[in-house]
Amino acid sequence: MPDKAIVSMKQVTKIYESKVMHRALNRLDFEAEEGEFIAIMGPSGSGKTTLLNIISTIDMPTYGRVIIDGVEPEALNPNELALFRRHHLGFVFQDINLLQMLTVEENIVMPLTLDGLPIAEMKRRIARLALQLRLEGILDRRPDELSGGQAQRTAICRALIHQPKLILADEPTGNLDSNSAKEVLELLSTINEKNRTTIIMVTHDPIAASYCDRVLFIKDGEFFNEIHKDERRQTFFQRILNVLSLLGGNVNDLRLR
Ligand SMILES: Nc1ncnc2c1ncn2[C@@H]1O[C@H](COP(=O)(O)OP(=O)(O)OP(=O)(O)O)[C@@H](O)[C@H]1O
Repeated sequence: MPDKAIVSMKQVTKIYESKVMHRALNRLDFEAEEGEFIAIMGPSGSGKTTLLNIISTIDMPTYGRVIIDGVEPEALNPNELALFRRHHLGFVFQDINLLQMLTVEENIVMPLTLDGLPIAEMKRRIARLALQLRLEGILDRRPDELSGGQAQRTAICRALIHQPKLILADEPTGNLDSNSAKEVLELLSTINEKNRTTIIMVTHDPIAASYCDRVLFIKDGEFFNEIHKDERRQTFFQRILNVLSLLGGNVNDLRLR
C-alpha cells in the first residue's frame, strides 16, 4: 500500500505585499509521505522559510491548497489552529529558546501542562524520551548549565513530548559546533527511523541534508530539483554538492564543515 501523504501542497503561491510586492513562492507543488526525512535547500531568499512557515501553519498561502495531516489549515479558526499546531506539529529552531528560569525537565513538559495531562503520564513520557535523547543525567539542570548540543537535544525532546507526527526544523544545527551538529542529526535520524516521525528540515548545510532521505531544492520560489538517498551518506553528500553547484547562489550561503 502506498504511504499516506502527511503534507500536500498544490500550486502554492505566496506573495508578500509590503512596500514592494514580492512573490516568495510560485506555484509550488510539494508532498511529504508519512515517515520521510526531507531537507529543503536553496540559496538565500529562495523561499525555504516561507515554505516551512506555510507547512507549519504559521503563514497561509496567497493562492493554492495546503493539507497537513488530513486538515486544511485555512479552514480552521485561530483557536483551532493553535490547538492543531500544539497537537500535530513539533518545532525545532536554530535559536533554541529554552526558558532560563525552568529546568530541562520543566522546559520539556511545558507543552503538556497546557493540555492538563496527568503527572504520571508526563513522567512516563519524559522517562522514555530522556533515555532516547540521552538527557537522563541533566533533567534538573537549568539551560545556562547546558552545552549547545544538550540544549538542542532538550529542545528536540520538548518538540517530541506531545508525540507529533510531523517535526519542522529550521536550521536546527545552525548554531552548533560540528560534533554537536552530528549528534543532533544522528538523533533526528533515529527518531525518524524508530518512531516513524516525519521530519522536514530547512538547512544550508549539505552535511545536515545528507542525513535525510530526500532533498528538495528550490530557487526563486520554484521547484528546482529533488534527489533521493539511495546509497551511502558520503555519496549522497557529493550529489547534494553537485546540485548546489548547479543551483548557483552565493557560496557563502553554504556552510561547509
Ligand atoms: N514578511 C515579509 N515581507 C516581505 N518580504 C518577505 C517577507 N518574508 C520574506 N520575504 C521575502 O521573501 C523571499 C523569501 O524569503 P525566505 O525567508 O522564505 O527565504 P529563505 O530561502 O528562507 O532565505 P534564507 O536562507 O536567507 O533564510 C525573500 O526575498 C524575502 O526577502
